[in-house]
Amino acid sequence: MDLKPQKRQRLDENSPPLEANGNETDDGLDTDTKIAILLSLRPTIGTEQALDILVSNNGSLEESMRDMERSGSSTVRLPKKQKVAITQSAISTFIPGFKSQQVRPPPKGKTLHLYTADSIASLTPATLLPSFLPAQDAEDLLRELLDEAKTFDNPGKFRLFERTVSSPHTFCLFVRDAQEKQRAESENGGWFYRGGRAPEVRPYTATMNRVLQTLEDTVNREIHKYWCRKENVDHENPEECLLEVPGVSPERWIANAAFINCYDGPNQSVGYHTDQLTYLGPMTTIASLSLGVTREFRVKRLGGHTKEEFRNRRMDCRERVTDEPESVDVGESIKDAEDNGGDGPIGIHLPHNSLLIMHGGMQEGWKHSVHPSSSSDHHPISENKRINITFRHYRRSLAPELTPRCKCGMPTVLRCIMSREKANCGRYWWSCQKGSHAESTDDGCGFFLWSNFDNNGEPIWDGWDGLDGSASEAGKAEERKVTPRPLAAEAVESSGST
Ligand SMILES: O=C(O)CCC(=O)C(=O)O
Ligand SMILES: [Fe+2]
Repeated sequence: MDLKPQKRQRLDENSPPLEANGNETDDGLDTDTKIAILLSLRPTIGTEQALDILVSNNGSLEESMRDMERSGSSTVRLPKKQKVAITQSAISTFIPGFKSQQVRPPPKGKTLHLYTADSIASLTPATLLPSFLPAQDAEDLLRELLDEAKTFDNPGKFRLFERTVSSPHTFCLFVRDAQEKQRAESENGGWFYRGGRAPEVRPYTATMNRVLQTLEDTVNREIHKYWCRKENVDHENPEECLLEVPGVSPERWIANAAFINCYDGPNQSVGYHTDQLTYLGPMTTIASLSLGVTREFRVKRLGGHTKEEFRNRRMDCRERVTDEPESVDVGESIKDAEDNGGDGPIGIHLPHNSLLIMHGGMQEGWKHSVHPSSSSDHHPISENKRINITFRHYRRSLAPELTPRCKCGMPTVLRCIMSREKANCGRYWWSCQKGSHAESTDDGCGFFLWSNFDNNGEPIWDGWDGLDGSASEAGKAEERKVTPRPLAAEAVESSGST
């Protein structure tokens, strides 16, 4: 049966709320929430149609769900008189045309499910571009990568500093050119990721190379749009347009490395984590292309700071302070920040051929995961598999042979202090990576070195004479005793525009 609208009603400030029909399962739910629930059952119906269904059922959510089930618009079976589980809130608040309520973050503990580019842009530092590639390119890429994925590795879990993150899916690192591949395989230069040397590095496939130009052009344009919007600048207007957004590299973003993930079935997943910044530097952009079945990507804001605070504070990292390292409480940074009142999670539903651009600050201020599920859609090519490519810009200035080594002789990891309570929130530092290896039994040598960056996100090494990468030099730096210095209010104020 086709779902034909029977009665139309728009929501705006003046609309009375739709009346529930006295059914007790709908108690206390506003119209936005009901629409969000209907959309979660069948995202393809769209907001307007969800509203029509609700209106034609006198506002009853339960009747609307039954209606959808009868008409085949929902794959969800609703047992008689079952209480409706509410895991969402007001999605339509964030959809253009529904301006009845303010944009508000999800309540703590409840997941807010987002399906539209506008709602994602309102609530997260990410941009979603649906139907990104020409359909044939997306299909070729999916087929090619499903083939590659047959021989991917499965580490099962990795350590994110003090925590073990469960990662039941397979993945592999790909790089754009032969020089990068050679570097990755060289004894001195191998890339470390998630606590270990990347076991295998493969070159980009033919279709990856074919779509690269489009990808890079789009991502650079979207980076510019995103930061212009944040700075209240009209990005279309060349007079007003910022040539350089403070704190964000004006250099072109290039996709010279990519992790490709394969999720074989709906219960494969990756736990909450932030992506390691070691080769990317601060405020990096990561572009994530999804192929195959739709999966839910969950993000959660850490409680530590606003994005502006991050951007401002990192500018102060240029000056490395040299006193007591013991007083820098960085060990629990992510955990503290989480416990310190981050908002509830946001579920972003990523269909085939959608590009999610995670903008600068997201890796510092938000965690992300791919949520396990008991079922998924069926994709005509990949069946129940999902392929994901996270394209990254590896900075040449942060190549493994250029960054500090710790006393263990290992390349160090770039970390960011995320704890709200800490005076140094938003500052970066180099750390021994032993503690971030899933199998490691010791916490490493405790290496600590503030990391300083210029406006373009390029490292400033002055004052540190260990660029030869020797353990002793790094050790010397550590012995100099580093103390956090509370940031002066003026420094924070002025640092954003230098
Ligand atoms: O599969 C995804 O969408 C995300 C993968 C991811 O988080 C990663 O590669 O770091
Ligand atoms: Fe990630």
